[in-house]
Amino acid sequence: MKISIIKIGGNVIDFPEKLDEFLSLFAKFPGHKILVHGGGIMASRFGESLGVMPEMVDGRRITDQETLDVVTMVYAGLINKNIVAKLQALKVNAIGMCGADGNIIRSIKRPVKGIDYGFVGDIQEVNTKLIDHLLSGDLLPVVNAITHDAKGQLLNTNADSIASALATSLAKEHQVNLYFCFNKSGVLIDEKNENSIIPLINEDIYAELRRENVIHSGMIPKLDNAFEALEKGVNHVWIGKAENLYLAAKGKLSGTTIERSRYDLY
Ligand SMILES: Nc1ncnc2c1ncn2[C@@H]1O[C@H](COP(=O)(O)OP(=O)(O)O)[C@@H](O)[C@H]1O
Ligand SMILES: CC(=O)N[C@@H](CCC(=O)OP(=O)(O)O)C(=O)O
Repeated sequence: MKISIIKIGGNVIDFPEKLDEFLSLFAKFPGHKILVHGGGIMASRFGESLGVMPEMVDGRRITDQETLDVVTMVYAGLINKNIVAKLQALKVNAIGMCGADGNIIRSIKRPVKGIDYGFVGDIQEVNTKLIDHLLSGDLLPVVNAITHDAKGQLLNTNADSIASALATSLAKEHQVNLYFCFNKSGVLIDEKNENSIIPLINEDIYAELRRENVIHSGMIPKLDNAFEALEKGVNHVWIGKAENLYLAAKGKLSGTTIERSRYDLY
């Protein structure tokens, strides 16, 4: 099968018109597909309103018990169910899932190495059999950032990591493309200049741009996950603006394409 994994960022989800525009594009996107979402901005806002202050380290959330409750309600509840309802209205038979549903993503609580991230899960296993089954039955999984450890504990996992893990697991048997859609035109040299897109990025360029702090915060997990996906057999990885998803799918120039480092070619 040819499968597209499409991840939508919190900055798009947070604006109802932008989300609607994206979902109508997504609904028309050809072939088998999976939608992955987080909603970090909304979780921070809801948390703050409840007195649970957000704390991020390199784009990843420190997740204590109260934070876990908030992110579960926001990602696996509010956002996931709204997206599913909107897709149903577009005649797409979407099914909302967190990692515990159908044991689709099992993770393990991140061990403390310098930083204690709390209830953050590192992905261990993806139930590709169930995903194959759903896709073959024309169901469209909408997967959020909550995973589980199969011992009853929910865990918070970066949504970019979810997208990458789904892509790499499915790439063992299928041809998989991975699209990270967010609110900027791609990886930018100057974050404030939408025209400063870096069209192609490899690990050498990435290392240099991180040293210079051109790439920081949420872009770090996105790129770490993008390189990992390519290394593990994903066909094509793209980062760009949600409304340019179609251009990317048609191979037209837009956004940033992630390239395997030259050493991998030999
Ligand atoms: N070089 C860069 N180009 C574009 N965005 C960058 C760059 N470095 C850091 N960022 C930040 O990364 C953010 C995207 O990460 P994140 O907020 O996790 O994305 P998402 O919208 O997918 O949730 C951007 O909004 C931007 O603030
Ligand atoms: C562990 C961790 O960082 N989890 C993320 C999950 C949500 C997410 O990734 O949302 P975006 O895609 O909107 O950034 C978080 O709670 O922010």
